[in-house]
Amino acid sequence: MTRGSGADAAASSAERVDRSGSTAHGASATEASPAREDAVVVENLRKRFGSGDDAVTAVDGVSLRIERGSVVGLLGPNGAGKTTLIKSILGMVLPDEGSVTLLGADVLDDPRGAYGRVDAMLEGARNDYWRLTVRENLRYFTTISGVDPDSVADRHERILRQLDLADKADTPVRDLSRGMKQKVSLATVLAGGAEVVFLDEPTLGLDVESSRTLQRELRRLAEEEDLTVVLSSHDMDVIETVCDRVVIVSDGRVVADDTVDALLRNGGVSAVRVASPDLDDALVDTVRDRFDVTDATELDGEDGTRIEVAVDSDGLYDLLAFLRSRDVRLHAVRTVEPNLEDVFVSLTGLDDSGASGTTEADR
Ligand SMILES: Nc1ncnc2c1ncn2[C@@H]1O[C@H](COP(=O)(O)OP(=O)(O)OP(=O)(O)O)[C@@H](O)[C@H]1O
Repeated sequence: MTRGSGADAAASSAERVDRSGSTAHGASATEASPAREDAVVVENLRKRFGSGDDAVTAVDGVSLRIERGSVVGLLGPNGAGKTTLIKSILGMVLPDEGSVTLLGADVLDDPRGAYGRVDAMLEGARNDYWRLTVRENLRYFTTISGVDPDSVADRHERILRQLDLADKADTPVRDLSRGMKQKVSLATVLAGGAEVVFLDEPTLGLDVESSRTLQRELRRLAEEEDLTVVLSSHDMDVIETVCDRVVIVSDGRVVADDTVDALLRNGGVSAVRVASPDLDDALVDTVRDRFDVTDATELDGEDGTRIEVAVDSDGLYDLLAFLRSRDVRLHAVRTVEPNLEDVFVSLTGLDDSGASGTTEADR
Protein backbone atom coordinates (compact mmCIF):
# COMPACT_ATOMS: atom_id res chain seq x y z
CA MET A 1 0.00 0.00 0.00
CA THR A 2 1.06 3.52 -0.66
CA ARG A 3 0.92 5.88 2.23
CA GLY A 4 -0.11 9.47 1.96
CA SER A 5 0.75 12.28 4.32
CA GLY A 6 -0.33 11.68 7.91
CA ALA A 7 -1.30 14.50 10.24
CA ASP A 8 1.66 14.08 12.51
CA ALA A 9 3.65 12.93 9.62
CA ALA A 10 6.76 14.04 8.54
CA ALA A 11 9.79 14.16 6.52
CA SER A 12 10.41 16.55 3.72
CA SER A 13 7.57 14.70 2.08
CA ALA A 14 7.60 15.69 -1.58
CA GLU A 15 5.79 13.35 -3.89
CA ARG A 16 6.42 12.35 -7.42
CA VAL A 17 7.91 9.25 -8.99
CA ASP A 18 9.40 7.24 -11.80
CA ARG A 19 10.08 3.92 -13.40
CA SER A 20 8.92 0.48 -14.55
CA GLY A 21 9.63 -2.20 -17.13
CA SER A 22 8.56 -5.20 -19.11
CA THR A 23 9.85 -8.31 -20.82
CA ALA A 24 11.59 -8.00 -24.15
CA HIS A 25 10.60 -4.97 -26.13
CA GLY A 26 7.37 -3.73 -24.63
CA ALA A 27 5.08 -4.36 -27.61
CA SER A 28 4.51 -7.98 -26.63
CA ALA A 29 2.87 -6.89 -23.38
CA THR A 30 -0.43 -6.28 -25.13
CA GLU A 31 -0.36 -9.64 -26.88
CA ALA A 32 0.08 -12.11 -24.06
CA SER A 33 -2.26 -12.59 -21.11
CA PRO A 34 -0.89 -11.75 -17.65
CA ALA A 35 1.42 -14.54 -16.56
CA ARG A 36 1.49 -15.51 -12.91
CA GLU A 37 5.09 -14.48 -12.49
CA ASP A 38 4.42 -10.92 -13.68
CA ALA A 39 4.29 -8.51 -10.76
CA VAL A 40 3.19 -5.55 -12.87
CA VAL A 41 1.31 -5.64 -16.16
CA VAL A 42 0.41 -2.37 -17.85
CA GLU A 43 -1.57 -2.43 -21.05
CA ASN A 44 -2.06 0.49 -23.39
CA LEU A 45 -2.07 3.12 -20.66
CA ARG A 46 -2.92 6.66 -21.74
CA LYS A 47 -3.19 9.89 -19.79
CA ARG A 48 -3.78 13.31 -21.22
CA PHE A 49 -3.88 16.52 -19.18
CA GLY A 50 -5.84 19.59 -20.29
CA SER A 51 -7.74 20.04 -23.53
CA GLY A 52 -7.49 21.61 -26.95
CA ASP A 53 -4.13 22.78 -28.28
CA ASP A 54 -2.71 23.00 -24.77
CA ALA A 55 -3.49 19.36 -23.95
CA VAL A 56 -0.46 17.34 -22.96
CA THR A 57 -0.36 13.62 -23.59
CA ALA A 58 1.79 12.55 -20.66
CA VAL A 59 1.41 8.79 -21.18
CA ASP A 60 0.77 7.69 -24.73
CA GLY A 61 -0.17 4.03 -25.00
CA VAL A 62 2.37 2.42 -22.68
CA SER A 63 2.40 -1.36 -22.32
CA LEU A 64 4.89 -3.18 -20.19
CA ARG A 65 5.42 -6.17 -17.96
CA ILE A 66 7.63 -6.46 -14.93
CA GLU A 67 8.60 -9.91 -13.81
CA ARG A 68 8.48 -10.82 -10.15
CA GLY A 69 11.83 -10.57 -8.44
CA SER A 70 13.30 -8.24 -11.05
CA VAL A 71 14.73 -4.78 -10.62
CA VAL A 72 13.63 -2.51 -13.43
CA GLY A 73 14.84 1.02 -14.04
CA LEU A 74 12.60 3.66 -15.55
CA LEU A 75 14.49 6.38 -17.37
CA GLY A 76 13.40 9.39 -19.35
CA PRO A 77 14.08 13.08 -19.78
CA ASN A 78 12.17 15.61 -17.67
CA GLY A 79 8.55 15.64 -18.72
CA ALA A 80 8.77 12.26 -20.48
CA GLY A 81 5.82 10.94 -18.48
CA LYS A 82 7.53 8.76 -15.86
CA THR A 83 5.78 10.30 -12.88
CA THR A 84 2.38 10.15 -14.53
CA LEU A 85 3.00 6.55 -15.54
CA ILE A 86 3.94 5.52 -12.01
CA LYS A 87 1.12 7.50 -10.43
CA SER A 88 -1.30 5.86 -12.86
CA ILE A 89 0.04 2.43 -11.88
CA LEU A 90 -0.31 3.30 -8.20
CA GLY A 91 -3.83 4.69 -8.59
CA MET A 92 -2.80 8.24 -7.69
CA VAL A 93 -3.75 9.45 -11.18
CA LEU A 94 -6.75 8.09 -13.07
CA PRO A 95 -5.67 7.10 -16.59
CA ASP A 96 -7.93 7.83 -19.58
CA GLU A 97 -7.39 4.37 -21.05
CA GLY A 98 -5.64 1.13 -20.38
CA SER A 99 -5.36 -1.38 -17.58
CA VAL A 100 -2.99 -2.10 -14.70
CA THR A 101 -2.61 -5.46 -12.98
CA LEU A 102 -0.49 -5.76 -9.84
CA LEU A 103 0.41 -9.23 -8.57
CA GLY A 104 -2.39 -10.68 -10.67
CA ALA A 105 -5.10 -8.29 -9.40
CA ASP A 106 -6.68 -5.68 -11.65
CA VAL A 107 -6.42 -2.32 -9.88
CA LEU A 108 -10.01 -1.34 -10.72
CA ASP A 109 -11.71 -4.68 -10.05
CA ASP A 110 -9.70 -5.59 -6.96
CA PRO A 111 -7.88 -2.54 -5.54
CA ARG A 112 -7.28 -4.17 -2.18
CA GLY A 113 -5.68 -7.23 -3.78
CA ALA A 114 -3.70 -5.03 -6.17
CA TYR A 115 -2.33 -2.45 -3.77
CA GLY A 116 -2.18 -4.53 -0.58
CA ARG A 117 1.33 -5.80 -1.24
CA VAL A 118 2.70 -2.75 -3.06
CA ASP A 119 4.57 0.16 -1.52
CA ALA A 120 6.28 3.26 -2.84
CA MET A 121 8.74 5.95 -1.98
CA LEU A 122 8.09 8.90 -4.21
CA GLU A 123 10.45 11.79 -4.81
CA GLY A 124 13.13 10.45 -2.56
CA ALA A 125 11.19 10.71 0.68
CA ARG A 126 8.14 9.34 2.39
CA ASN A 127 6.04 10.43 5.26
CA ASP A 128 7.53 8.83 8.29
CA TYR A 129 6.46 9.92 11.75
CA TRP A 130 9.05 12.32 13.04
CA ARG A 131 8.14 11.93 16.70
CA LEU A 132 8.51 8.16 16.57
CA THR A 133 11.89 6.52 16.69
CA VAL A 134 13.31 4.76 13.65
CA ARG A 135 12.37 1.33 14.98
CA GLU A 136 8.88 2.50 15.99
CA ASN A 137 8.34 3.75 12.43
CA LEU A 138 9.34 0.37 11.03
CA ARG A 139 6.96 -1.39 13.42
CA TYR A 140 4.13 1.08 12.79
CA PHE A 141 4.22 0.80 9.01
CA THR A 142 4.58 -2.96 9.22
CA THR A 143 1.47 -3.12 11.43
CA ILE A 144 -0.64 -1.02 9.08
CA SER A 145 0.52 -3.27 6.23
CA GLY A 146 -1.33 -6.02 8.10
CA VAL A 147 1.82 -7.81 9.29
CA ASP A 148 2.65 -8.54 12.93
CA PRO A 149 5.91 -6.60 13.45
CA ASP A 150 7.20 -9.23 15.92
CA SER A 151 7.03 -11.82 13.13
CA VAL A 152 9.44 -9.78 10.99
CA ALA A 153 11.66 -8.41 13.77
CA ASP A 154 14.72 -10.15 12.27
CA ARG A 155 14.04 -8.50 8.96
CA HIS A 156 13.79 -5.11 10.67
CA GLU A 157 17.09 -5.62 12.46
CA ARG A 158 18.79 -6.69 9.24
CA ILE A 159 17.47 -3.68 7.31
CA LEU A 160 18.58 -1.34 10.10
CA ARG A 161 22.03 -2.91 9.98
CA GLN A 162 22.24 -2.92 6.18
CA LEU A 163 21.33 0.76 6.00
CA ASP A 164 23.65 1.67 8.87
CA LEU A 165 20.72 2.75 10.99
CA ALA A 166 21.21 0.31 13.88
CA ASP A 167 22.88 2.98 16.03
CA LYS A 168 19.94 5.31 15.43
CA ALA A 169 17.19 2.74 15.89
CA ASP A 170 15.94 4.37 19.08
CA THR A 171 16.36 7.97 17.94
CA PRO A 172 13.27 9.99 16.94
CA VAL A 173 13.30 10.57 13.18
CA ARG A 174 13.10 14.36 13.67
CA ASP A 175 16.60 14.31 15.20
CA LEU A 176 18.22 12.71 12.17
CA SER A 177 20.03 14.34 9.26
CA ARG A 178 18.33 14.63 5.88
CA GLY A 179 20.28 11.69 4.45
CA MET A 180 19.40 9.57 7.47
CA LYS A 181 15.72 10.46 7.12
CA GLN A 182 15.97 9.33 3.53
CA LYS A 183 17.36 6.01 4.70
CA VAL A 184 14.56 5.65 7.25
CA SER A 185 12.05 6.24 4.45
CA LEU A 186 13.60 3.41 2.52
CA ALA A 187 13.79 1.21 5.56
CA THR A 188 10.08 1.63 6.25
CA VAL A 189 9.24 0.77 2.63
CA LEU A 190 11.39 -2.35 2.79
CA ALA A 191 10.39 -3.33 6.33
CA GLY A 192 6.67 -3.69 5.66
CA GLY A 193 7.18 -6.81 3.60
CA ALA A 194 5.71 -5.39 0.38
CA GLU A 195 6.28 -7.62 -2.63
CA VAL A 196 6.50 -4.79 -5.15
CA VAL A 197 8.12 -1.45 -4.39
CA PHE A 198 8.35 1.70 -6.49
CA LEU A 199 11.32 3.85 -5.54
CA ASP A 200 11.86 7.28 -7.00
CA GLU A 201 15.46 8.50 -6.74
CA PRO A 202 16.14 6.30 -3.70
CA THR A 203 19.83 7.17 -3.60
CA LEU A 204 19.39 10.94 -3.96
CA GLY A 205 21.15 12.70 -1.09
CA LEU A 206 22.84 9.55 0.20
CA ASP A 207 26.59 9.46 0.65
CA VAL A 208 28.54 7.09 -1.59
CA GLU A 209 28.79 4.32 0.99
CA SER A 210 25.09 4.45 1.90
CA SER A 211 24.14 4.48 -1.76
CA ARG A 212 26.25 1.37 -2.43
CA THR A 213 24.82 -0.37 0.62
CA LEU A 214 21.32 0.38 -0.54
CA GLN A 215 22.05 -0.89 -4.05
CA ARG A 216 23.43 -4.15 -2.63
CA GLU A 217 20.41 -4.55 -0.37
CA LEU A 218 17.97 -4.01 -3.25
CA ARG A 219 19.74 -6.68 -5.31
CA ARG A 220 19.74 -9.05 -2.36
CA LEU A 221 16.03 -8.51 -1.68
CA ALA A 222 15.24 -9.14 -5.35
CA GLU A 223 17.41 -12.24 -5.62
CA GLU A 224 16.76 -13.83 -2.25
CA GLU A 225 13.30 -12.60 -1.32
CA ASP A 226 11.74 -12.20 -4.76
CA LEU A 227 11.10 -8.49 -4.20
CA THR A 228 10.11 -6.64 -7.36
CA VAL A 229 11.65 -3.19 -7.58
CA VAL A 230 10.74 -0.42 -9.98
CA LEU A 231 13.39 2.20 -9.65
CA SER A 232 13.86 5.68 -11.02
CA SER A 233 17.14 7.46 -10.84
CA HIS A 234 18.96 10.06 -12.86
CA ASP A 235 22.17 8.36 -11.73
CA MET A 236 22.97 6.05 -14.63
CA ASP A 237 25.58 4.21 -12.58
CA VAL A 238 22.89 3.22 -10.08
CA ILE A 239 20.66 2.00 -12.90
CA GLU A 240 23.51 0.06 -14.53
CA THR A 241 24.55 -1.53 -11.25
CA VAL A 242 21.22 -2.45 -9.82
CA CYS A 243 18.74 -3.02 -12.64
CA ASP A 244 18.07 -6.18 -14.61
CA ARG A 245 16.19 -4.21 -17.17
CA VAL A 246 15.70 -0.62 -18.23
CA VAL A 247 12.61 0.97 -19.71
CA ILE A 248 13.31 4.28 -21.43
CA VAL A 249 10.36 6.61 -21.87
CA SER A 250 10.28 9.61 -24.15
CA ASP A 251 7.25 11.79 -24.96
CA GLY A 252 4.97 9.41 -23.10
CA ARG A 253 6.06 6.34 -25.07
CA VAL A 254 8.37 3.45 -24.34
CA VAL A 255 11.34 3.87 -26.71
CA ALA A 256 13.44 1.02 -25.29
CA ASP A 257 12.80 -1.88 -22.97
CA ASP A 258 15.66 -4.27 -22.60
CA THR A 259 18.40 -5.56 -20.36
CA VAL A 260 21.20 -3.14 -19.56
CA ASP A 261 23.65 -5.45 -21.38
CA ALA A 262 21.54 -5.58 -24.53
CA LEU A 263 21.06 -1.82 -24.56
CA LEU A 264 24.81 -1.31 -24.27
CA ARG A 265 25.54 -3.98 -26.90
CA ASN A 266 23.07 -2.49 -29.36
CA GLY A 267 24.32 1.00 -28.66
CA GLY A 268 27.13 0.38 -31.18
CA VAL A 269 30.12 2.67 -31.27
CA SER A 270 29.92 6.11 -29.72
CA ALA A 271 33.36 7.46 -30.55
CA VAL A 272 36.67 6.54 -32.10
CA ARG A 273 40.22 7.55 -31.20
CA VAL A 274 42.69 7.77 -34.04
CA ALA A 275 46.39 8.63 -33.78
CA SER A 276 48.71 9.40 -36.67
CA PRO A 277 51.98 11.23 -37.31
CA ASP A 278 50.30 12.68 -40.40
CA LEU A 279 47.65 14.52 -38.41
CA ASP A 280 48.87 18.12 -38.31
CA ASP A 281 46.85 21.15 -37.24
CA ALA A 282 45.57 21.89 -40.74
CA LEU A 283 44.38 18.35 -41.24
CA VAL A 284 42.74 18.24 -37.81
CA ASP A 285 40.84 21.42 -38.81
CA THR A 286 39.69 19.71 -42.01
CA VAL A 287 38.46 16.73 -39.99
CA ARG A 288 36.66 19.17 -37.65
CA ASP A 289 34.80 20.67 -40.63
CA ARG A 290 33.26 17.30 -41.42
CA PHE A 291 33.11 15.40 -38.16
CA ASP A 292 32.42 16.02 -34.50
CA VAL A 293 35.95 16.10 -33.08
CA THR A 294 35.63 16.01 -29.30
CA ASP A 295 39.33 16.01 -28.47
CA ALA A 296 42.69 16.58 -30.15
CA THR A 297 45.89 15.86 -28.24
CA GLU A 298 49.41 16.37 -29.54
CA LEU A 299 51.50 13.31 -28.81
CA ASP A 300 55.16 13.19 -27.84
CA GLY A 301 57.94 13.20 -30.40
CA GLU A 302 57.10 12.02 -33.88
CA ASP A 303 53.81 10.44 -32.94
CA GLY A 304 51.70 13.32 -34.27
CA THR A 305 48.20 13.88 -32.93
CA ARG A 306 45.45 11.75 -31.44
CA ILE A 307 41.90 12.83 -32.16
CA GLU A 308 38.66 11.59 -30.65
CA VAL A 309 35.66 11.81 -32.92
CA ALA A 310 32.02 11.17 -31.90
CA VAL A 311 30.65 8.75 -34.48
CA ASP A 312 28.19 5.90 -34.82
CA SER A 313 29.12 2.73 -36.72
CA ASP A 314 28.46 4.29 -40.16
CA GLY A 315 30.31 7.45 -39.20
CA LEU A 316 33.32 5.35 -38.22
CA TYR A 317 33.71 4.01 -41.78
CA ASP A 318 33.20 7.48 -43.26
CA LEU A 319 35.91 8.88 -41.00
CA LEU A 320 38.42 6.15 -41.79
CA ALA A 321 37.71 6.47 -45.53
CA PHE A 322 38.18 10.24 -45.29
CA LEU A 323 41.50 9.92 -43.47
CA ARG A 324 42.76 7.34 -45.98
CA SER A 325 41.78 9.63 -48.85
CA ARG A 326 44.13 12.20 -47.26
CA ASP A 327 46.94 9.61 -47.02
CA VAL A 328 46.83 9.63 -43.25
CA ARG A 329 48.66 6.62 -41.85
CA LEU A 330 46.60 5.24 -39.01
CA HIS A 331 48.82 4.11 -36.15
CA ALA A 332 46.15 3.51 -33.57
CA VAL A 333 42.42 3.22 -33.97
CA ARG A 334 40.31 2.52 -30.91
CA THR A 335 36.57 2.55 -30.70
CA VAL A 336 34.90 3.82 -27.56
CA GLU A 337 31.87 1.80 -26.41
CA PRO A 338 28.85 3.79 -25.23
CA ASN A 339 27.73 3.82 -21.63
CA LEU A 340 24.09 3.85 -20.58
CA GLU A 341 24.03 7.63 -20.70
CA ASP A 342 25.12 7.60 -24.37
CA VAL A 343 22.41 5.06 -25.17
CA PHE A 344 19.87 7.20 -23.32
CA VAL A 345 20.89 10.34 -25.22
CA SER A 346 20.81 8.60 -28.59
CA LEU A 347 17.34 7.13 -27.92
CA THR A 348 15.71 10.25 -26.51
CA GLY A 349 17.75 12.93 -28.21
CA LEU A 350 18.12 14.60 -24.84
CA ASP A 351 20.24 14.40 -21.78
CA ASP A 352 18.38 13.33 -18.67
CA SER A 353 17.81 16.89 -17.57
CA GLY A 354 16.49 18.03 -20.95
CA ALA A 355 12.88 18.99 -21.30
CA SER A 356 10.48 16.71 -23.06
CA GLY A 357 6.69 16.40 -23.17
CA THR A 358 4.52 16.93 -26.19
CA THR A 359 1.49 19.17 -26.50
CA GLU A 360 -1.21 18.48 -29.04
CA ALA A 361 0.02 21.54 -30.91
CA ASP A 362 3.43 19.84 -31.38
CA ARG A 363 1.94 16.70 -32.89
N1 LIG B 1 -1.32 17.55 -13.26
C1 LIG B 1 -0.87 17.90 -14.45
N2 LIG B 1 -1.52 18.81 -15.19
C2 LIG B 1 -1.09 19.16 -16.41
N3 LIG B 1 0.02 18.65 -17.00
C3 LIG B 1 0.71 17.73 -16.31
C4 LIG B 1 0.32 17.31 -15.00
N4 LIG B 1 1.21 16.39 -14.57
C5 LIG B 1 2.11 16.25 -15.55
N5 LIG B 1 1.82 17.04 -16.60
C6 LIG B 1 2.57 17.14 -17.86
O1 LIG B 1 2.70 15.83 -18.38
C7 LIG B 1 4.00 15.65 -18.95
C8 LIG B 1 4.68 14.47 -18.27
O2 LIG B 1 4.98 14.88 -16.92
P1 LIG B 1 5.61 13.88 -15.87
O3 LIG B 1 5.71 14.62 -14.59
O4 LIG B 1 4.86 12.60 -15.90
O5 LIG B 1 7.06 13.64 -16.49
P2 LIG B 1 8.38 13.02 -15.81
O6 LIG B 1 8.97 12.13 -16.84
O7 LIG B 1 8.06 12.42 -14.52
O8 LIG B 1 9.28 14.29 -15.62
P3 LIG B 1 10.42 14.61 -14.49
O9 LIG B 1 11.60 13.73 -14.82
O10 LIG B 1 10.71 16.05 -14.74
O11 LIG B 1 9.81 14.35 -13.16
C9 LIG B 1 4.72 16.98 -18.78
O12 LIG B 1 4.60 17.71 -19.99
C10 LIG B 1 3.98 17.65 -17.64
O13 LIG B 1 4.03 19.06 -17.78
